[in-house]
Amino acid sequence: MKLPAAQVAVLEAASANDAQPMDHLAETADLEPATVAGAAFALEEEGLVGVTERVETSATLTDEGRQYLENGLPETELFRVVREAGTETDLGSAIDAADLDGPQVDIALSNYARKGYGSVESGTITADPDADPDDDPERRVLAALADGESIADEAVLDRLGSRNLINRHEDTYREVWLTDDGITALMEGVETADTVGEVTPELLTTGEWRDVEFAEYNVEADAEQAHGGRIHVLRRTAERVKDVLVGMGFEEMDGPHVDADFWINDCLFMPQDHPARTHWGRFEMEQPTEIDDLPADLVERVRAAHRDGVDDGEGYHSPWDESFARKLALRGHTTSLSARYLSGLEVGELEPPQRFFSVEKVYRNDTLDATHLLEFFQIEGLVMAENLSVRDLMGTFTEFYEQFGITDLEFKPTYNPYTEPSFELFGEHPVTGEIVEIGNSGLFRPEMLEPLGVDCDVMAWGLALERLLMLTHGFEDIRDVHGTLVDLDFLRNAEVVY
Ligand SMILES: N[C@@H](Cc1ccccc1)C(=O)O
Repeated sequence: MKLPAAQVAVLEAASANDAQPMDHLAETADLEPATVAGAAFALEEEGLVGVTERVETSATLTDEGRQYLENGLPETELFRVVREAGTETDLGSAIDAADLDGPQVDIALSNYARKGYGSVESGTITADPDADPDDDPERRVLAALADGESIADEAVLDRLGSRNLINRHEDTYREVWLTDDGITALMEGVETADTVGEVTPELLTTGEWRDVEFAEYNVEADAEQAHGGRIHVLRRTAERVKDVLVGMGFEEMDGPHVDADFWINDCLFMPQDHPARTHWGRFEMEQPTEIDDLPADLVERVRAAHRDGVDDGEGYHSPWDESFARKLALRGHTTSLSARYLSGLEVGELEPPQRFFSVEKVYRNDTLDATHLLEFFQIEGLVMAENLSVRDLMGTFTEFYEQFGITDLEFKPTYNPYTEPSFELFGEHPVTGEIVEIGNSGLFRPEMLEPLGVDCDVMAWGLALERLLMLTHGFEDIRDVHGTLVDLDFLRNAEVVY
């Protein structure tokens, strides 16, 4: 019988009486583990060897687990203190005496009751005289694991895992042994076939490839996983959003991340004393501090709108300071781009109908939490046409979100200084069922449009890309999508949903 070299080596190294681990065979045969795996599976297919798979779970202590093993679990330490004091004592002094602080207090109390060490009621903690902290199953398992013993008690292992006191791993071991057919083949004699595993330039140029025998590939053989680079799912979703909007007839806007307050706020009829314009809401530039050029005639019309209003509007009558309008800051929304485009300064005077969008970063001085980041992607859009209504706005959103499988939009009237009417958009979170805000929209007010020289209707919106991703993927914490805590496996495997 003729077999490829690696298979011959594995066959000769395998034994009929002893199943041997693959890595052991790799050592004996002096081959790469992946080569041995490929050869063993090929031999298995020929019936010459058998391959068995064994999955072994093991567990290692986390830093916290190790610390508790040394110093005692918070709940057992609490129990010892209460026992020393008798059968009951004041909770506060027990916590002090057990030297518990911060999150350890909660950890101690919840496990104390769960394990039947005693109970806590109105500031008094009792200890069950029959409980024995030396016999604590979690403590015993931690100690056994630290000694390298293997543990069969799944319930305790699960509990320790959920307390983050151990990390659990799964390892797959494969063992190979000779079958009767394998023994017969070896006895009859096995020769190495001159098979070629790889096409080389020489084989091609000499034409030798025509005569050689190629080794078969086993595409099912186990191999080490290789991870290539990949575009972040958020970026890919942004690209998908752009495709959808282009498909709906929109053109992309482009503009500066750092911009003058004039474009970010003043053109939007945002009063200069609006809370979002203070340093709490914005990231101001230290260097440079001011924009060089602003169109003087537009500045004048914007000032007049703020001071005295337009049409029947009253304006704010409050002071309007051009030096504030010139201040540079990271944009808090991309509506600055809409203002720039509507002003006619970006791509010339716009004649209706027009549709524009951007999917770009915005920056806000918010407090980080499950639904807020300091920077996020905004899906900005505007439609400029005669006689637009709220129905056009709702219809556009319905059509847009349908492309991502979101069909249960809700609308709520809201207030923006630059739109009237204004609507917030909500969608249902697929996991929690909660109604999540996903965007803000409205029809731009005359106080914004007149100074910009626009005399038809403009409807516009800002939607959060990260929130869209929360709805399509079911994330509950936006920090699961980007930031330092994101799971690498998630990034490797996440797909855009639409
Ligand atoms: N600028 C608003 C979104 C918006 C844009 C255009 C019109 C209405 C609302 C925001 O950031 O929330």
